[in-house]
Amino acid sequence: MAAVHHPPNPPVIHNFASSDVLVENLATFVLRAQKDAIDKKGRFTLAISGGSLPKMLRGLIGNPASKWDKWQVFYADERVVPLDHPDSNHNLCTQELFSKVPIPSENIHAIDVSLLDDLEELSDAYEKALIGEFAQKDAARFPVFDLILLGMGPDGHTCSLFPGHELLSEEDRWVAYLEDSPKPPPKRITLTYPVLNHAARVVFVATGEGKADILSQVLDNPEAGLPASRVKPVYPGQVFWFIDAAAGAKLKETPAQNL
Ligand SMILES: O=C1O[C@H](COP(=O)(O)O)[C@@H](O)[C@H](O)[C@H]1O
Repeated sequence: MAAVHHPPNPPVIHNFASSDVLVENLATFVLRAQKDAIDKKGRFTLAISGGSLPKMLRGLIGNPASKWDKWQVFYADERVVPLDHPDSNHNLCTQELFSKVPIPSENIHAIDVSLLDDLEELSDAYEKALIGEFAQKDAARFPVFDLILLGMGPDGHTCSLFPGHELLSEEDRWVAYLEDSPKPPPKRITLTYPVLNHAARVVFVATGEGKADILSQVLDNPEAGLPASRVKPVYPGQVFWFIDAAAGAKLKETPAQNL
């Protein structure tokens, strides 16, 4: 019998009155995903971004429902700078979240640029770390993250996947590198679309009026193919947008959908 191809689910948009309300609801959402994953498999696999996102996870700090020892955290992208550099996504996530919660350090899979100079070797090494977590345990062609947390830049980029870049058409590799990021720093490592689009859940977080124009382009005109619009996990995977009123101000429809 021929396989039935189900089209990707349309994005679910949660539009909150303020970023503080968003923070609270995002923590609830992450903890529900955590429970679901741990109940099913005993672990919670997560990929996390830098930029404005880590601060939005502050609702998890001090939350007794977080089972930190069950988290396996990877980076959705990383800038090729030392891990203690102000531009490092790992450094930012550590400052905003990981230094404030009891997560075992071995559960955080940093991309340590001090170990390898060559970017191809560095991305290969990260892909191997992912294979160690996913392919050996789940026998998967592509990893199925329980949750991927993404931001979106004012040009519509997400991870280190930028408009018009050749990496937008990567179909095979799990991890890729670039040396020509239009946003500094130029050298970066990023998860690819095959990984984003096999996740169980992908959450974009966009807040503030600075994101209003690009959010309306990404959500109201997905055919334009901006990087964030291309995140469409295969069924039954689901994309969620967590936005505040300021970011959602230019959307054609602004659903006030709470959790
Ligand atoms: O360079 C990056 O930018 C994006 C978006 O950042 P934001 O500050 O506009 O939220 C971020 O998601 C990514 O991890 C980072 O490397």
